[in-house]
Amino acid sequence: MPGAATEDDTVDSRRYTQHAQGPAAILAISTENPTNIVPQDEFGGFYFGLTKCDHLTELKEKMKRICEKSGIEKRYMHLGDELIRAHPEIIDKNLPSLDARANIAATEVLKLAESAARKAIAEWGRPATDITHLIFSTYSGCRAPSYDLQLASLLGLRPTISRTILSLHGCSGGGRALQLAKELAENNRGARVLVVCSEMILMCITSPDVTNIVGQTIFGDGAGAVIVGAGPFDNDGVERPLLEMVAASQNMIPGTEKEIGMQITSTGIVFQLSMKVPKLIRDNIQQCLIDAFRSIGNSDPPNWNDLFWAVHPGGRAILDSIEGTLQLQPSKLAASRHVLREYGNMSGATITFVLDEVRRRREKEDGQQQQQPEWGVMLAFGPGITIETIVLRTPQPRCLKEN
Ligand SMILES: CC(C)(COP(=O)(O)OP(=O)(O)OC[C@H]1O[C@@H](n2cnc3c(N)ncnc32)[C@H](O)[C@@H]1OP(=O)(O)O)[C@@H](O)C(=O)NCCC(=O)NCCSC(=O)CC(=O)O
Repeated sequence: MPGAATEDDTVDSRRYTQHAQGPAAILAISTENPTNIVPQDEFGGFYFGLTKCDHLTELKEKMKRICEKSGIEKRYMHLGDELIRAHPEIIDKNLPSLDARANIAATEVLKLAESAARKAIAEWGRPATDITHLIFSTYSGCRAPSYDLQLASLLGLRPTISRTILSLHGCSGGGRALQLAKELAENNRGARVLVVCSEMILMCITSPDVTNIVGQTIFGDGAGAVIVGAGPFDNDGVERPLLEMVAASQNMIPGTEKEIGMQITSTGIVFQLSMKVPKLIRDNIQQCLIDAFRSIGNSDPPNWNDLFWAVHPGGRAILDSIEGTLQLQPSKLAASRHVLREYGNMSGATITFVLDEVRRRREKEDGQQQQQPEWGVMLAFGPGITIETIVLRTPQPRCLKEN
């Protein structure tokens, strides 16, 4: 019938109105750690004592050298003497220990996640039942149903919550989860996505050898939660966009599959960190950034020092590599170095700590009437080697809906 809406028209117009109007934005960020703190200058003694390897004096000296160069002052760890007394198999490479690790992680990883998520929801200011999507990223899970379902129940999220679990994305897990959250928020009007990353080195801790010593020296426990939604936001002060997520991309560095890796074995997760990682990231980062800015119409890349930076502090040498190759002023990676110093590398959760620190610093500088860069970049790295990039921006007034 001429003039009458067809079924296809209805479907098409529904699809059109399904999209959000504004770009996705971060609406709240929270973090959590276990209570137990291990100072980095005491870690060698603690770890070689815990693993009963004090006789490996050369390796212990090597760890001391790595600790001194790590840029880390302390890490948070659930791990301790009591746990190893109850589960001595964890530090014995000849005994299966995956069950014990997975059982403890099932409770402890969830606890950290729940606490971070509750804080993020409180900061966001809306009821937990308004969350429409949940993305949970971890390398510390071995079960289904997994942490996503348990967390949804603990938080009282709606039964129709759309859940996704990301597993073994390593240190890029937080970046990947945030990119997915952006896609979900922008493609589903009114969606509010809770991103949670929770990591525990209990899954990987083992007796020392030359291949695992760097990982044992830099990784720590932590969880982060971020709420993402796309505008326009009600301008009644309840929802406050902190950072706009303008563009997101994922790059892999070809031929580097073996340089960062993780594998679940009967004796826990074994990771691979090659000495080439800082150089590989240094050689590839500039092009990723140029491509990211081209994707939003900048044919010439911006001056890197005109941006604010939220970079995953995979290791001190990685931050040095990025700072060196992009010729960044030292203040640009200050938030990343702060997180590395205070917490170590908490794998996928780390980027949420960095974003929180960037936000805190920007708010402080705002209060002191200092001019803020409008544009910024989030970078996270993981197995692949994968680089996750998000172009960030100070929230623009068009994000806010006038009441
Ligand atoms: C480990 C460092 C702090 C060491 O500092 P420097 O490089 O300045 O010091 P250095 O060269 O004297 O190295 C100190 C000692 O560590 C050893 N060493 C360095 N890198 C090593 C590696 N990958 N594996 C084994 N040993 C290593 C050196 O041989 C040296 O031993 P000796 O003293 O005997 O000569 C740094 O290299 C660093 O930050 N590296 C990056 C770590 C990394 O790959 N992080 C990514 C994590 S993965 C991630 O974030 C993503 C994910 O997990 O998914």
